[in-house]
Amino acid sequence: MIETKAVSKSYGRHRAVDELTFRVRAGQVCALLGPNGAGKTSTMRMLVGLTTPDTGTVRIAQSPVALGAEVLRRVGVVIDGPAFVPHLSGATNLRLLWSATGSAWPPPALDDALELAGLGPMLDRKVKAYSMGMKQRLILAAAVMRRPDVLILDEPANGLDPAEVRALRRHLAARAADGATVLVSSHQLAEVQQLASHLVVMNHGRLVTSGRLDDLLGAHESLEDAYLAMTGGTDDAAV
Ligand SMILES: Nc1ncnc2c1ncn2[C@@H]1O[C@H](COP(=O)(O)OP(=O)(O)OP(=O)(O)O)[C@@H](O)[C@H]1O
Repeated sequence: MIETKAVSKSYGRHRAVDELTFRVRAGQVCALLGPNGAGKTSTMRMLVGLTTPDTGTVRIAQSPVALGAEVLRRVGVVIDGPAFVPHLSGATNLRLLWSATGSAWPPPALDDALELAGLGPMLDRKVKAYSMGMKQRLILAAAVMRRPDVLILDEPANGLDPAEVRALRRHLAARAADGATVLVSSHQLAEVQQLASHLVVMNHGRLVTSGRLDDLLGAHESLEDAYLAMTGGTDDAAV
């Protein structure tokens, strides 16, 4: 389970996250939605210990989160993506990242991760030869190869082609069905509508609403309609 309680974070005088409280339970795929600058990435960075909240608490599986916390070994993260070494192959980069865990190669879910990435022979090519989508596939492989039971993914479908978006959706649905807790930020609302069981919607750092996707859709035909109604119809947080 992922849990924030009254979490706030300011950068200078700007309050990026403001008294945010929400929960994602095991078995849920929860989409974190909000306009540009709403505070989604800031929230996710606090969830994985990359940023310390000014006030409030962040817990994963009941354990407080801080950089290096034991509980983070159970978490697969996509935020900004790991810094790959460009002149090494994708496969060698995965080995390097895994070596930082101190565990023996191979990681427990390497086969699943490579299947999800679908890089085939490109895995043995240098990362500097990768397209943006290929790098994103490698980022996903790195996040899931440890078979995490919590996944925190900031815009994981960025740059992916439709086949890979579908593969990612199926992967996340299967992991949630196995009891994983999944939190995904995205602006691709048609995709979110197919992917998510639950939503957390923020704007100006604050919680707008949270709950089951079906309940929040209400009478709206699409998540896009529901979302624009919830957030005031304009993506105005950044202006
Ligand atoms: N390191 C930082 N220093 C100063 N301001 C920051 C920093 N990180 C984020 N902010 C500000 O905090 C606010 C929230 O940013 P954040 O990246 O969390 O939004 P977001 O919802 O992820 O946006 P997007 O959808 O554009 O990715 C923005 O106003 C942003 O400019």
